[in-house]
Formats: sequence, structure tokens, C-alpha cells
Amino acid sequence: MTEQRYVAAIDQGTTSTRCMIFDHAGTVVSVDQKEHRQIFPQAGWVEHDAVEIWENVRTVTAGALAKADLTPSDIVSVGITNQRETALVWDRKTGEPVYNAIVWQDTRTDRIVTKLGGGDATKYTATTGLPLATYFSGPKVMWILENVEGVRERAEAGDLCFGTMDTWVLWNMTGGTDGGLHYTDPTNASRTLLMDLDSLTWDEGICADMGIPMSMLPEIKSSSEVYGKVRERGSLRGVPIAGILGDQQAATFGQACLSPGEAKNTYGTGNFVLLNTGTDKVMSKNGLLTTVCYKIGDQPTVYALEGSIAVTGSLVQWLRDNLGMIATAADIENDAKSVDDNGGAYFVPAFSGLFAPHWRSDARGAIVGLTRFVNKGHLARAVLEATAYQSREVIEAMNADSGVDLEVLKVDGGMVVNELLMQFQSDILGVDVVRPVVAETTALGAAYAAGLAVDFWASEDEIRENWAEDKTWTPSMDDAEREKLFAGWKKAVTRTLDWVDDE
Ligand SMILES: Nc1ncnc2c1ncn2[C@@H]1O[C@H](COP(=O)(O)OP(=O)(O)O)[C@@H](O)[C@H]1O
Ligand SMILES: O=P(O)(O)OC[C@H](O)CO
Repeated sequence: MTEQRYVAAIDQGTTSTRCMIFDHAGTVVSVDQKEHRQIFPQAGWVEHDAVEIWENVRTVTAGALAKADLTPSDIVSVGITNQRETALVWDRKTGEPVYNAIVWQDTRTDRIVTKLGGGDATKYTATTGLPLATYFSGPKVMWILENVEGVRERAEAGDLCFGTMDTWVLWNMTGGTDGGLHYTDPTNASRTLLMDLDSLTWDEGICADMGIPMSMLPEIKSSSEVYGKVRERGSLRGVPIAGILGDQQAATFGQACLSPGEAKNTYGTGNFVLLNTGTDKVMSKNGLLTTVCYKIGDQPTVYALEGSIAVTGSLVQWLRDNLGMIATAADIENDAKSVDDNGGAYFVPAFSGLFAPHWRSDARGAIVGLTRFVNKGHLARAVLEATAYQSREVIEAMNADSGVDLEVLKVDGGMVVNELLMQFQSDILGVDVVRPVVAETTALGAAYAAGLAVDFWASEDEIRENWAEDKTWTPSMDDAEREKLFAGWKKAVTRTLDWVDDE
């Protein structure tokens, strides 16, 4: 009987919002997707219109149901997954955001984080697992409180809510101003710089340092439990909302990296490598983040080490949208195939500074090694190679921190259709790279979390059984060539540092 029923997942990503419906085998039954505007008010700032995003959630939810010709009674539960860190503050009485959502890539909090740390970027690392960096939500909320008129008073009066996009979507789906639930899960909360990684509670001292009233913060629930039901006017009316995972943790879950030592790399706007470290919290000495991987109901918390890379697929977008060098993202592969190598050119896309393992907000992008020999094909290769080198940097750091020597890297995300990139990734790492049949692992992971909570899937074993390989790439580059290329990359990275002057 269960085979006739389905689980839905809402994936609120950086560039688009999707709703996907899955059956019991984890197969995609239908998808609907809509992009939203990327707002760049000034250099280094990135915002989203949260009202537009909520409208898109409604549109794609209705769209996915219609495409599969399903009604809410066919759906056992719905999960939410989301771009992480992106911070929103809204009025709990009117439902109106006080400012656009400040996106994870935004670097406007540069000076705020430097001041907070007083020269020590690791000030909150022991508690939160994170370095002080512009990437995380807390300083973004601080910026809103300090810079949007009247907001601090309203926050102190208890009128405002803070949330990452999971919370915004959940609050609206469950009724908004009419009883909306103000909850988040530990994977999202662990990206705010405000949560204690051991107790999974908000740290009052850090909140006080940032001037963030505790009344603004959502309640931290688990990643898999029934939080509530969709509001009566919603197209999924009455369906239990039963899973919340940040998108990279959701992809880890959807890739069935459910045992310590298993890792995945997601190739989207940025790249995010997560290694499941089990119930052990591994603190990084090599520039990685310690984060919550998932917490299923009242089971013990599972942690992960994460290597977050800010710019990978978005570099391909930049080539398309800002330079017009390619017409579609897929064109980059043909251009790259027109040459045998990078011709000596390296492209370091430090557009938001450099994230893991460097954490250098003073870095900016650079193309180095240019000669008159370099042509469009070489640059296309340099663009794709940048993703693979950055991935190797964080995987090396992971090995140093955890001792785990990956035998195989599971991959997913929008860039993994690029065969040249996948082969180069395997070559530059010297390990097998494997892509699963269902590459939509982010939405799948959220669906699994929501399905486990209502016993649609009985256990994590069923999730492991559903995972199936589509294609594997094996290394074909000799060691000397591999190390020569990677040494070139490391040298190129040094050329991007110390670029932004302190004003
Ligand atoms: N064939 C391709 N080669 C290289 N990059 C690609 C290709 N197709 C899509 N991309 C990149 O993949 C990214 C989209 O991946 P996706 O997983 O949908 O992103 P996100 O979830 O971060 O919004 C875009 O940045 C796009 O430039
Ligand atoms: O929406 P994505 O896939 O670009 O993922 C964004 C990450 O969650 C940022 O930490």
C-alpha cells in the first residue's frame, strides 16, 4: 500500500526554489522549479526578496502536485531543505520582512566580524564549530539590527522574528501571522554562529555579544519529526511537515552518507564537501567547519566536518552572464574540450573572499599565468579546473583532520553532468568519483527526513538500499602531472590574498 503514496520536498536554493515528489523507492515522480532574482545593491552585497521566494514556494508546490496529478491526500509528509546561513528578519504581526534576506555569499559584515573577533577569528569556534566569517547568519542579523531604521527597538520589544530560509518557509506554510511555527533544525542553527554544538541550544553569551535579543530566535527542533501541518489554504493542506535539513546536510543524507567516514561533494553555486564523523565532534585544525550533519528525532546528534567553497558553478554563471563568453552553462565543456590543458592559466574565483580552508575575506578573484598563447578554451578549462582544485584543498584538510583517506567521492549537484570536470576531479584527487542515479540528493535527503518521521521509510537501511550508482570516473593522470598542476594552483591562490585594504 505504501507504494501508492509519496513524500514531497521543498528545496529553497540560492538560485531557485524546487518542489520534488518522490515515491518509496526514492524515484523522482515530479519536479517544479522557479528561479528568483539575485539582488546586488553594491559590490560584495547579495540579497534575496523573501516575499518573492515564498510566492515561488507556493507556485512550485502547486506545480509539482499538478504535474504528477496528485492531491494532498497522496502525500504522507513534506520536508524542507534550504540554502543555509541566508538571514531574514520579519515582523511576527504583519509577516513583512524588515529588509531583504542577506545571502550567505554577502560580504558586507566584513568589518563587523573583524571587530567581534578583536583579532581572533576563532573566538567562538570551540562553542559553534565555526570561524568568525561573513558567511554565517549571526553577523548578518547584527547588520540588520544596526542599519535598518527602527528595527532594534522593534526587536527588543519582541515584535520581530529571525530565521534562515527553512524557518521562513515553515512559518509561512503553517499559517504565517495566523499561528505560523517559528522553528528551525540543528543543521541550520549550526550555521548561525549562535548555537552551542554540544547542547544544540542558542548561546546567550554570543547572542549578547552580537546584540541579538533571544526572543527573535526560532526554537531548535530535530531534523526529523512532525513539526505541524500545512495551513488550510496551502496546496498541501493538512500534510504533516516532518523534516528540515540545510541543503548540504540534506545532500549528505540523500547520498546515504550515514556512517562515519562517508563523504559527498555537491557541485552547485558553490561546492560543499561533508564528511560524516558520527556522534564524534571533530574540531578542525585545518580550516574546516564542524557542523551538525543531522539529528533524527531523539536519536544522538550526528556531526560532520565540512569544507565550504563559495564559488564554483557560480563562476560558470558569471562567465555566461557577466562576460557573455558562453551562451549556456553546458557550453563550457565544449570550449574546454577544444584544448588539452589549461595552457598555464589558473582562475581563482575569490569573489566572496576565500572560504575553506583559507577563510580570507581580503582575497579577490584573479586569473594568473596569462600569455598570448592562452585562448578561450584554456580559460574554460581553468574555470572548470578551479572547482576541482578547490575540492582537493578541502579534501586534503579533511584527511589531515580526521585521518579518513577517501577511497571514493560521491558527487551530486548541477555541475556533475560535466564529464570533463568529473574526469579531471578524479585525476586531481587520484580517487574514484561516483555519481548516483538520483542526482537530486538535496531534495531526496529532505524527503527521507520527512518520510522517516512518519514511518514511510522504516529505517536508514532502506535509504542505503535505495542508493544506486549511475557512473564512476577513475583516475588516469600520472602522479607527477597531478602534483605539478596542483602546485600551480596553490601558487595562484597566493596571488589573490591581501587584495582588499582595511578602510
Ligand atoms: N554543464 C555544466 N557545466 C558546468 N557547470 C554547470 C553545468 N550545468 C550547470 N552548471 C552550474 O551548476 C550550477 C547549478 O547547480 P545547482 O545544483 O542547481 O545549484 P544550486 O542548488 O546551488 O542553485 C550553476 O551555477 C551552473 O552554472
Ligand atoms: O543553495 P545552494 O545549493 O547554493 O547551497 C548553498 C549553501 O547551503 C550555502 O551554505
